[in-house]
Amino acid sequence: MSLLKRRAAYGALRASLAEGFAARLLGSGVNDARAFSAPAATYKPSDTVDVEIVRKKGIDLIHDPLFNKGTGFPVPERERLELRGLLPKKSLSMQAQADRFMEDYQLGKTYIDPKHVSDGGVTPDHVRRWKVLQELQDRNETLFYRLLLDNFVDMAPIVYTPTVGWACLNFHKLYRRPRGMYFDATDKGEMASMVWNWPANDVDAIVVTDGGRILGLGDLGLNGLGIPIGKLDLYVAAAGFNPGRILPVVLDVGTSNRVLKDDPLYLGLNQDRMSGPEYFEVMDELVKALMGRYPDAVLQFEDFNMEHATPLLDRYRHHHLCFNDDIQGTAATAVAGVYGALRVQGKSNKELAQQRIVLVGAGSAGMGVARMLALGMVKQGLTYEEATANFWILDADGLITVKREKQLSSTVEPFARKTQADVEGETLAATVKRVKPTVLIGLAGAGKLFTEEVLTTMGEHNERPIIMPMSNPTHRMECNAMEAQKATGGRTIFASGSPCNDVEYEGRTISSSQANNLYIFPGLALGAHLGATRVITDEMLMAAAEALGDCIPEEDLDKDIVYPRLKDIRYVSMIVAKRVMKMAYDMGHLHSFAAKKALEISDEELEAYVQEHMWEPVYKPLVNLPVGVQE
Ligand SMILES: NC(=O)C1=CN([C@@H]2O[C@H](COP(=O)(O)OP(=O)(O)OC[C@H]3O[C@@H](n4cnc5c(N)ncnc54)[C@H](O)[C@@H]3O)[C@@H](O)[C@H]2O)C=CC1
Ligand SMILES: CC(=O)C(=O)O
Ligand SMILES: [Mg+2]
Repeated sequence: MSLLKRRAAYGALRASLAEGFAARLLGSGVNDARAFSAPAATYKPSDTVDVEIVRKKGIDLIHDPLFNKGTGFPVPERERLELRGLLPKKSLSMQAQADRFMEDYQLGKTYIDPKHVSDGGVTPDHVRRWKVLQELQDRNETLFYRLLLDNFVDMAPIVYTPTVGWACLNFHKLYRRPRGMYFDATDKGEMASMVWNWPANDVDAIVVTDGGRILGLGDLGLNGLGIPIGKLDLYVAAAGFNPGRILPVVLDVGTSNRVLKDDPLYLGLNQDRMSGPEYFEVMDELVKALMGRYPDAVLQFEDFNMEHATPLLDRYRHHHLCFNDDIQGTAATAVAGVYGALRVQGKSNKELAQQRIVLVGAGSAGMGVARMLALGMVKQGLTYEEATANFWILDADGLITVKREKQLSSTVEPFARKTQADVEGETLAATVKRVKPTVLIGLAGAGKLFTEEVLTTMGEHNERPIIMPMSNPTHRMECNAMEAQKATGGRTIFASGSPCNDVEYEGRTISSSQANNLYIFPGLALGAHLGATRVITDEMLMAAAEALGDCIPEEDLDKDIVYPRLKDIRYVSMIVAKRVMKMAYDMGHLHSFAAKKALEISDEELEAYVQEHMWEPVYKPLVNLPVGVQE
């Protein structure tokens, strides 16, 4: 094929991908018609493409999953990159490779013994799919992300919750190849040099955990690295971060998990989890090392335990481009979901101020959600004190009141109940009976706390109860969709942390939504990165929440769906990123000259700017011939 023909064909390939993208969005019939038709109007696929710089050749190239195309290397690359004889001669198109993979993925040829899937609420088939996908990611990331993006609804529960929970529990047994960076407390004094061992000179996003509280599975120590890996998979698929410019990190500070410590295969430090000033010193050193080498990267803190999550956020958020996903991403997600549920009830955002909210789980996620919902109420006209009076928060010791003997943390304290009627330590069932909440949220990670009694009471006092069991993974959720619908006669507006199927109830199909921070963190990070915002403020988070709420199509609200469809996740991330940048601009935090310029031209220009910066999972030419398609 001639060079010109190749250029045209590559342009056509990109255009058809863009068309597919736009068609999917248009097909979603979102209420904001202008926003949703924008990609078709503004997407400008170029008819040439930059050659990707790759220094490897031959077998080293085949073994590099970032550049490997497997049987997809076209002839000129095989010739110029010393690949001849190392691969079967026939070149397959990416589509043919994808079809072949999907056969394996769907047919299930790999047998998984059910007794190896004993925890985490996942099935043997989830695990099989996880293994097949993992193997693909280890050999060909472009194809992996193409498939993840094109099959997001099916594959997100595999690379993310619930299956990622199982992968973390078993991380030490599954470990085959390194992914991400491993630091531990004994590396003190060395971290700034260690970080230079990472091969990429540019990193746009880092997700770090210390494994302290992995989903609702507790302290998993080094095994927690599975979560930053899963989150960053979504950064790429959902928001178009470049997979060569992301970095998952674990800081191993020991673990309180005896089962892991006693397991000879466990790969982490065999010591108790650190705490106190020593802990913060190690963490400071890691953050300094990471930010020292990658000062422009967005740093996401993930799955820290209650003792450290908020103090770490408070320590860095004013000086670094960082956020805590469990506190802030979850909060923005919950606000969007409640706004969505109000719209399902035919109400406006203003009615947020009238809600009575019972929230179980006074940890990082729960208190982040409570605070942001309260800030939402302030936006609707209440004082912060009036807003906090609309909440009843429970933890493992029951309802939290000012009479609590244990000292309350600064995040919980404003929400402690003050009135005579509120009994310290009251049970959830009793609180729900007495308070008659309109919204019930679960973020305790303790399993079935929304009992039949609790759910039935919600149904008795509300025409359309809003019930959000947001804990993860599946078996740690406070209830499932069927339980909620059965107990309330199919009237619940339902959203859960891990995915739940729609419910068939008395001849009707009742929708279930997923209330998970995956709707926020990719777009939030993308907006912060592209806008070079240097910090992430409450206002930017609120803008993200409102953007997410605005992405729900009217026709989906009619079906009780309170979050956008996951198949539209790239579009949702683009809108969230745009709104985050606009808020950053208003507040003087938008430091990218190019983003500012686009924003000042028009909304459409800003959308196009975001979209053009999203990495696409297509094979880029590796030699100086545009070869996006096969001969
Ligand atoms: N859907 C989503 O997007 C997100 C969900 N989560 C989930 O939220 C859960 C909690 O996460 P964090 O707040 O970070 O944990 P955390 O450890 O900081 O807080 C847990 C809270 O739950 C309370 N709790 C524990 N057992 C309880 C019981 N039996 N009854 C009442 N309260 C109880 C604890 O006292 C504590 O206040 C986890 O399952 C996590 O997977 C977290 C972030 C995002
Ligand atoms: C979703 C999430 O971040 C969590 O469950 O911790
Ligand atoms: Mg988390």
